[in-house]
Amino acid sequence: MRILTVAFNPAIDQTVTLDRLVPGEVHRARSVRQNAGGKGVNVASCLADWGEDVSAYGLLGSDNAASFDALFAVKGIEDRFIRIAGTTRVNLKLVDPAGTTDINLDGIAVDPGRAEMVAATICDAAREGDLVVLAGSLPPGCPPDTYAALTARLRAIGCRVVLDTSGLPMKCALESAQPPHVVKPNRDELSQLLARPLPDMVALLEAARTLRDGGVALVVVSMGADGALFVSDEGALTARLAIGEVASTVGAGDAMVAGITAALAEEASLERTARLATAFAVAKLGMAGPNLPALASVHALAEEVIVTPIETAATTAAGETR
Ligand SMILES: Nc1ncnc2c1ncn2[C@@H]1O[C@H](COP(=O)(O)OP(=O)(O)OP(=O)(O)O)[C@@H](O)[C@H]1O
Ligand SMILES: O=P(O)(O)OC[C@@]1(O)O[C@H](CO)[C@@H](O)[C@@H]1O
Repeated sequence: MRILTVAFNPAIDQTVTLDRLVPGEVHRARSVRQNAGGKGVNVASCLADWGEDVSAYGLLGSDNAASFDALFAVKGIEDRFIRIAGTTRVNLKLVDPAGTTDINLDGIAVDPGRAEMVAATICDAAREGDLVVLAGSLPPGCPPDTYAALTARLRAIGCRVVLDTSGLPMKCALESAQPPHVVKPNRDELSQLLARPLPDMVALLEAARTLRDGGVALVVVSMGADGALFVSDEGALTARLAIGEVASTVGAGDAMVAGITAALAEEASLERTARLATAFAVAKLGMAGPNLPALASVHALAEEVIVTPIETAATTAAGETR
């Protein structure tokens, strides 16, 4: 089984650490770092750390591709990106003790023909049984049904598709007759998608089941420090793990998507999927950039994850399994 990742709109993440972010004030940065990123690239990077064979597809600006070239070389990721004229966006991540403020740019404008070139390259390479991760926003000019159309083509080939995006591109994919196998919205994205507030676990579960009724096999709703909700035909459960020191929250969701994909690759149960996904996410929180620590510590974290069947979670914490 092979894993293909797709990033139509990658980014270089510039992380600036401040003593305290105050709007309208002049700040002196405490530190600054840059890394190749964007959701699809982050997922590829974590999966490569886990030891998977990964081929990464998408569009890259040819003016500043060096950090991507270096990442792919170091991690042994097959580079199938199409280089286009221009500069890949630089997204700003402002970190202070209160959290991370993201300033994400639009990305290089492309015409639909470019998006189709990427889709054709992927569909040409994809084989029955492959796992394909589509992640991140679409750049300006890319039609909003790009993921929906690509998912339908990949499903026709016999691939399972994991989709992590938001807004209209996610809506199109979910409304399609051929929806993705897995989606991982975070709580806010799911609420926006369904245009209703999701104040508690009952509402979240109902929302996740709505997506399942539309044909998605596994719905994962990530909830930051509160963990994540996993819903499939095996049932529903929550998974969480407390973390001591957070190095960077950027890409925790992407590491979770990588963990879900690693679990799909081993045909894991819902509980094992929740353990791996949460372990990947929490392991990444301890690292700067889209990286996993030594695999032994990810395995150890997976054992530590607190998994709670949802019937129990909705009423009492007494049924926690460990
Ligand atoms: N502070 C935290 N403590 C423990 N676990 C966390 C924390 N923050 C994130 N996680 C883990 O990471 C997972 C993904 O985080 P989150 O819900 O913030 O994803 P996201 O919004 O998609 O993030 P991003 O867009 O930055 O990748 C959570 O479901 C949880 O398992
Ligand atoms: O603008 P998008 O594509 O929605 O998100 C882009 C982004 O915030 O996602 C990753 C974290 O998940 C970062 O590497 C990157 O900057």
